Amino acid sequence: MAMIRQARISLLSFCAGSSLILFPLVFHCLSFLYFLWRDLWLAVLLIHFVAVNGVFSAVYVHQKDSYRVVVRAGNLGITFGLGFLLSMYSTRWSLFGWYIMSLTFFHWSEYQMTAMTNPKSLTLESFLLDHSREYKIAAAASCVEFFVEALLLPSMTTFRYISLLGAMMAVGGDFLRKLSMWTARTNFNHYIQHTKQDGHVLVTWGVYSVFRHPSYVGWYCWSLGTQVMLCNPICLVMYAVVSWKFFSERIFDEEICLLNFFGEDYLDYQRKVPTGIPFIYGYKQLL
Ligand SMILES: C[S@@+](CC[C@H](N)C(=O)[O-])C[C@H]1O[C@@H](n2cnc3c(N)ncnc32)[C@H](O)[C@@H]1O
Repeated sequence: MAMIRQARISLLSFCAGSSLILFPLVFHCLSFLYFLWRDLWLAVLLIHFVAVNGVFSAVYVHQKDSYRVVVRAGNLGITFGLGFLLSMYSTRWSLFGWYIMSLTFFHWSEYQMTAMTNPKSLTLESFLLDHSREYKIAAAASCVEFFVEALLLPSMTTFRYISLLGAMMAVGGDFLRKLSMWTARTNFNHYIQHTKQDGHVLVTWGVYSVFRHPSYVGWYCWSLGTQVMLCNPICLVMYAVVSWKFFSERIFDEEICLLNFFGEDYLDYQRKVPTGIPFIYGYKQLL
């Protein structure tokens, strides 16, 4: 019950934060207020930031766990909203706006989906914000490459069809990942389980009947999609190689545990269903 509450709090904070996407519309409809947006947009954004953080912090300050969720979800929402405004109002930096939206939505929805499908495993780490040092370096590298190219070779950021393809890959990949979490529910965990929990069953239906590792396929597709979207050739190659290696090792380790848990049933599943990531075959038992 408490965790369903966390799902509600996270949803509410993200929506409150991202509500700034409505500002231009509101100011446009109330045209006598339009000057506020036109001339004072930075002040309006700052007031919104202080209001969202201030109001929620005041309400939840005595509930440490909820407060921490509010701060993360609220600020991910605000950043998502800023990404949206950037994508709408700047021609030069619009792709970066798309990227910010895709990144913030990915992290917030990891928490949200965990809260909805496997609340027992929910912690602040479910936002995956403190993932790994390599993940942060990769994110920073993609920003650096984008800005260097946008400033030195601006024509590189004008391939609209390539960016659209990347956006579709990112949205599709994220959708597949969340669909996998929804399908596997309590059997899905952000960390590889080394001991079998009570009630852990082998999931072979839905997207798991198409790929053995659909959430990794989704994540891989999402991460490459963000680089295609930004028209970042160097990071695209880097992400493709490094993520492939990461998922190859992770799937190998995960399948050793799954074979221990489910034995013959997992062997049978391996025979019928591919991992989903090209040239990754998982753990093969030598008979
Ligand atoms: C981050 S989830 C990833 C699940 C899966 N590899 C995927 O890509 O959708 C990792 C956890 O899911 C569990 N898991 C993976 N495949 C599973 C399956 N087919 N049925 C049940 N649990 C599974 C593993 O035990 C592990 O603890």
